[in-house]
Amino acid sequence: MAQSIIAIVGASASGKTLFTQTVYNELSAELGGSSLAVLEEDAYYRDQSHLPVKLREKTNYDHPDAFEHDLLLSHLESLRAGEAIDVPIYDFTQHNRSLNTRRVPPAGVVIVEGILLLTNPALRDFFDIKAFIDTPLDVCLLRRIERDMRERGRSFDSIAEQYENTVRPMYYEFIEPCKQHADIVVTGGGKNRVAIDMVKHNIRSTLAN
Ligand SMILES: Nc1ncnc2c1ncn2[C@@H]1O[C@H](COP(=O)(O)OP(=O)(O)O)[C@@H](O)[C@H]1O
Ligand SMILES: Nc1ccn([C@@H]2O[C@H](COP(=O)(O)O)[C@@H](O)[C@H]2O)c(=O)n1
Repeated sequence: MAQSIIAIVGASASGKTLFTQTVYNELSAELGGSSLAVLEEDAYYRDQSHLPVKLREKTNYDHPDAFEHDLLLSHLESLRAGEAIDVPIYDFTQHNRSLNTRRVPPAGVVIVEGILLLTNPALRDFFDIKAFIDTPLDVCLLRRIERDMRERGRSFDSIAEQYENTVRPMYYEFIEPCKQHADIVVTGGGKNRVAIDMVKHNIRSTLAN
């Protein structure tokens, strides 16, 4: 049964994944893998199988409606109740869910990371701790260009166009205002050692009780 569910939010390429994976890798080595589970909001992008790839490219992936937040909430409720879940696997190259899912067994602490988790009031209320990774947008953009060309099959031109049309405006409309809901605001992206150690300390205390 999940005793604590932690949200790590912030702009795209702000360092959410690096922060979360660092906490997960270091604590799993110490406590054993079954104590902790990680979920990505990206896995809950809506299924777009009904659309041709050319049209999927036009979806606004930085608007809350792009996500199936109800499914994420029901999965978190299951983990809270000690039940395993089957998480969709997202394929960025196809802008769609793949046919496979990933089984996540119940864990004592669950970390969820994503850009728009705190825009949904029901989800927001569900989290025990909310951390906002606060990285300047120009730094995020440089990291996103590098990562999306390397890992997500994007061209420079497509990244630039998407950034101007949706990523940047949606950040100011939806993501940045969520900072007010955060318990902790983390500077330094995914490498803030003090913040990583604070979250690890909190997780250890939760699991010890
Ligand atoms: N503090 C940091 N210093 C240098 N590179 C970083 C830092 N934080 C994150 N990165 C790098 O920036 C890129 C985007 O980070 P990532 O954690 O994937 O962002 P997000 O999950 O928020 O989209 C990755 O290549 C990651 O290794
Ligand atoms: N098909 C898609 C789906 C999402 N994106 C972008 O991903 C960003 C969120 O993921 P991070 O790991 O970067 O937080 C978001 O800004 C979307 O624009 C995409 O490009 N294509």
